[in-house]
Amino acid sequence: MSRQESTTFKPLRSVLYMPSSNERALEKAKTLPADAIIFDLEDAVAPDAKVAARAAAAAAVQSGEYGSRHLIIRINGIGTEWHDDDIKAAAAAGPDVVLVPKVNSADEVRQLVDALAAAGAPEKTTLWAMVETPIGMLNALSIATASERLSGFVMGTNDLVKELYAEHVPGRGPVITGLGLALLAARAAGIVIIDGVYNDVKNIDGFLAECEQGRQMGFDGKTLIHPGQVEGANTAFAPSEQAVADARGLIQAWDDARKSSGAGVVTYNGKMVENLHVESAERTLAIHEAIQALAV
Ligand SMILES: CC(C)(COP(=O)(O)OP(=O)(O)OC[C@H]1O[C@@H](n2cnc3c(N)ncnc32)[C@H](O)[C@@H]1OP(=O)(O)O)[C@@H](O)C(=O)NCCC(=O)NCCSC(=O)C[C@H](O)C(=O)O
Ligand SMILES: [Mg+2]
Repeated sequence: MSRQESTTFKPLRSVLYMPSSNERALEKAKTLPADAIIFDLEDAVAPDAKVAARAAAAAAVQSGEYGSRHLIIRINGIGTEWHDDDIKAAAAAGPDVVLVPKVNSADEVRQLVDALAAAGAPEKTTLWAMVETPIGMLNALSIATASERLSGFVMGTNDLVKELYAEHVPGRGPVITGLGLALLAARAAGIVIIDGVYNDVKNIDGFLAECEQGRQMGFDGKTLIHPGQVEGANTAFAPSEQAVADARGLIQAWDDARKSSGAGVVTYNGKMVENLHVESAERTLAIHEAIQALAV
């Protein structure tokens, strides 16, 4: 059983970044149906606002005002002047996750895990790594398996595009190899993996197409930068009504066939069904049920 499956399944369809220096955004996030919130201390925060943003993120996490949303603090990267104080403040605040940008190696993961422990982070606080550099992509498997405390990857497609001298284009051809490497590593390690952001906040069609692509590739959800992207991601990364009906039908057809003939392969709606398809259908239903449980 993977690390992801061994814990209670938690929907992470919509993972909204906000600059921790932006008071209105901090307030607004309490009202948004995002599954998770990233209180950002890195790229969205200007250097002269970093210290105040750090305190605001810690206070927000400790406020208890964000309901059941998964709370994540993105600290500044290893080697920056803010990193050490960020990790201490984040550990003391005790969010669900401390997210670290530009993680490049397994050694860095171990260094981060040691720093979290030394700073007294509660056990529930896990580490997520942003994979967003060419070397990070190439080391993705060793990063993903470096520590039990590392429980997720977040794609940084802006940094990756920059590092590759590539361009943002519909379909994301230039970064597909990187996305694929990170996905393979995350699934091999049994950790969560969240897709990168879509920058053009007014282009809803482009955003929805990228959500669809991300779900088809296997991402658990998408990182977002604007409230207007939350509902689209929630819909795109939830099983559709049709998918839920198909999953139930497939499992029923399998059970019926097993009882009547003991067959190891059947058809449902004209398509071959084996045990592995039943497992996928059960996963679909587990995701659906976890999302339904959020609504009560
Ligand atoms: C992109 C924005 C700068 C746009 O801001 P703005 O023009 O102010 O948006 P609106 O006027 O449409 O906002 C409407 C209301 O919504 C609130 N708001 C806006 N954004 C957020 C947010 N992210 N979370 C919560 N609330 C938000 C506004 O305050 C307005 O509220 P109200 O007035 O009360 O109605 C802005 O959206 C923004 O700053 N987004 C986040 C940017 C960010 O965090 N960037 C860093 C992460 S992306 C990254 O680094 C990825 C990775 O590392 C990579 O390499 O790819
Ligand atoms: Mg980045």
